Amino acid sequence: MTATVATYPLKTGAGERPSRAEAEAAVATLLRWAGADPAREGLRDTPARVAKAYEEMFSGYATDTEALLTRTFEEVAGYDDIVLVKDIEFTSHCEHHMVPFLGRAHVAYLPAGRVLGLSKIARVVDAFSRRLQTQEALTQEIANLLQRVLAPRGVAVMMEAEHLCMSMRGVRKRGASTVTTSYLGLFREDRAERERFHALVSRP
Ligand SMILES: Nc1nc2c(ncn2[C@@H]2O[C@H](COP(=O)(O)OP(=O)(O)OP(=O)(O)O)[C@@H](O)[C@H]2O)c(=O)[nH]1
Ligand SMILES: [Zn+2]
Repeated sequence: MTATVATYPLKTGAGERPSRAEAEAAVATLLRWAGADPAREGLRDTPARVAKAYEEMFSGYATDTEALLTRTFEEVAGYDDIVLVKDIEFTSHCEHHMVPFLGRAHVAYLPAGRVLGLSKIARVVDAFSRRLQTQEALTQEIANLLQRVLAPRGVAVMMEAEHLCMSMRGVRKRGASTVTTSYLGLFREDRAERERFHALVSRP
C-alpha cells in the first residue's frame, strides 16, 4: 500500500507546524547529541532523509479517516453475517519512545444493511497506525470509527504486536507479543458472537 505523504497545512495538535528546515535542524541536533558528526559524508543527508521518513511514518495525521469510509455497498444479496479481515500487517510507533511496534490486526463487523470495500478496513488500520500511538488507543480508535461511520450491529478489533521499545531496549524481551481487543455492539453484548470472532481469527 502506498503511503500518503503529509501535505501542508497539517494539524499538529500543538499549534503552528515547524518548517522542514527546523525539523532537519532538530535531527542534526540529535545526531550531535548522540555523539555522531552530522557533517561527515554518510550523515550529511540524514536529517533530510529522516524528515522524509517522518512524513511517511506519520502521514496518518493528514488522513481524514471518516472520508475513507464514505463509500458503502448495499447490493450484497441480504448478507448480514460477520465480515472479518484478518492478518492486516501494520507498523505504528509508540508514543512513549517513538520506536516501532508492529504486528497484525484482525477487524470484523456485523453489517446492518451495507458493507464496506474490504481495502478500506486496511486503510483505516494504516491511517491510525501512522500516528504516535499506544496499542490500546490504536485498537479503540479503529473500532470507534467503524462503529460511528458505518453503524453496523457490532465491531470487533484484535491487534497483536511486538513493541521494539520492549525488545531492542529497556527490559529487552524479544518476541513478547501484546494482544489488545475492542468489542462494540453485539460483539460486546453477546459472548457467542465474540467466540465466533475468536474462532475465525484463530483458524489456521
Ligand atoms: N500501555 C502501553 N504501554 C506502552 C505501549 N508502548 C510502550 N509502552 C510502555 O510505556 C512505558 C513507558 O514507561 P516509562 O517508565 O515512562 O518509560 P521508560 O523508563 O523508558 O520505561 P522502560 O521501557 O521500562 O525502560 C513502558 O513500560 C513501555 O513498555 C503501548 O502501546 N501501550
Ligand atoms: Zn515505547
